[in-house]
Amino acid sequence: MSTQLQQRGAAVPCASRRACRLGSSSSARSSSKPLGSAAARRQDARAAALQVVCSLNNSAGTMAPKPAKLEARETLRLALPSKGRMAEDTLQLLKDCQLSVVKPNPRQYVARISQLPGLEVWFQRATDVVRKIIYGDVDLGIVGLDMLAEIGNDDPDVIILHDALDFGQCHLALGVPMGGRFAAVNTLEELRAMPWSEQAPLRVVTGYQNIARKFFAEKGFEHVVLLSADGALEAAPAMGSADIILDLVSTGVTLRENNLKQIEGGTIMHSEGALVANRRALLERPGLLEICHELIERLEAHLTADKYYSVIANMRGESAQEVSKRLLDVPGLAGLSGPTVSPVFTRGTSGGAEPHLFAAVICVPKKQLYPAVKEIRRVGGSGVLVQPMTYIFDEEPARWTQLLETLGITADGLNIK
Ligand SMILES: Nc1ncnc2c1ncn2[C@@H]1O[C@H](COP(=O)(O)OP(=O)(O)OP(=O)(O)O)[C@@H](O)[C@H]1O
Ligand SMILES: O=P(O)(O)OC[C@H]1O[C@H](OP(=O)(O)OP(=O)(O)O)[C@H](O)[C@@H]1O
Ligand SMILES: [Mg+2]
Repeated sequence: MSTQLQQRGAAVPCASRRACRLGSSSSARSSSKPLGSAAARRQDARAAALQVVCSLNNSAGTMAPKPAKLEARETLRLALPSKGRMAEDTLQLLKDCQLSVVKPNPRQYVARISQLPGLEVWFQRATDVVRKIIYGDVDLGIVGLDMLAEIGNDDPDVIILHDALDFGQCHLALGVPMGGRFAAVNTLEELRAMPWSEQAPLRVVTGYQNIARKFFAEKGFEHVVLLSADGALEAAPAMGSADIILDLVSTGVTLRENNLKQIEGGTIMHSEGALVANRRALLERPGLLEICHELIERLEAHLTADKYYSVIANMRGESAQEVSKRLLDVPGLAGLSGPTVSPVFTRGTSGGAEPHLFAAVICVPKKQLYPAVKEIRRVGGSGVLVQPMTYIFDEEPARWTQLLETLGITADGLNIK
């Protein structure tokens, strides 16, 4: 089934300086020698045409060719989102991992992390974080999976080191009008079955043109026109400038407030913050893998711990064994590997342990805290103390092992022990 995907919308300003430079560099080359006025005008017209083609190509997500080799530089670079919710959440996550980024003023785009002295931090717009990773201008980046899919476009030079940083959770979905001719449309099949034609195509407005093109082609849609817009897409159907939208959805409030609905089969992908890297940089830049190892370790240990509380309770019993068995017999009180049960020393015991009194420590998932406290009391616990957990350093993180496998290398020779 052929799919006619056309693109309309204002010529999008060149999205990547490299692609634009290609256009301008040809015009720069062409204007490098003195030309008569007519010839000069023809040259300028050609350069302008190149710019427009370049811009439109960019809006379609094709990028200028990459440099054959990475630019030589001593420093290692991490790009972070410079604004918006991703920026705040990224800085908070790094701070929670004792990797605070010192950014003295909002207009400063380069910063440092004192715990990682060999790493420069560069602040960029979310879209440019991906572009800079692709071209190797930076070696690592934190960005949303949606942006990675749209701009990265499955580029083999981009490797995901951690795909679940637990912030920026949202999903890309179709937003379809609740009423009018879409009132009875509640599935992707019903949307596709509507009488779309070349004269009256399905008009989709989205900031995710690459993702949209693939999605509608894979789903066998014909006669789809993709329209571009930079934001507030949800207004387009009511305005009459588009039939449906393809955009990020988090709580669903913006869709609902604009009389739009999600439909079965209309979710394209989940998104959340991710740590990504340039493949060639990982293999060629000394010290980068070691920094990745530390980042993955710290992120994994913090993100795991962030799901648990440490719970301490006083328990009376015959012995530590008997107390631990009482806890282990209750589902949800086994903790990560099992309760830690130790004797309690009080003032009245002149240095010995209080007979038959123990302190039990277990890790409890945050979501099950209160039921766990009730269960601990039911089996004789009292004085229950609850503490947040900062890190749980377990064995070597699976994501690190997976990275080495993806790169086809071993950790031999790396300074990570
Ligand atoms: N509603 C949302 N819920 C969760 N994550 C979101 C949401 N909107 C955007 N994001 C994430 O933030 C990234 C950047 O989005 P965007 O460029 O819209 O900036 P922003 O954080 O929304 O700030 P603003 O839109 O105010 O400029 C997106 O790629 C996505 O990963
Ligand atoms: O499902 P919700 O919780 O309502 O969030 C979804 C909205 O969030 C984003 O917009 P944002 O608020 O970032 O404004 P923007 O369109 O200017 O980016 C996105 O573009 C949606 O419009
Ligand atoms: Mg936004």
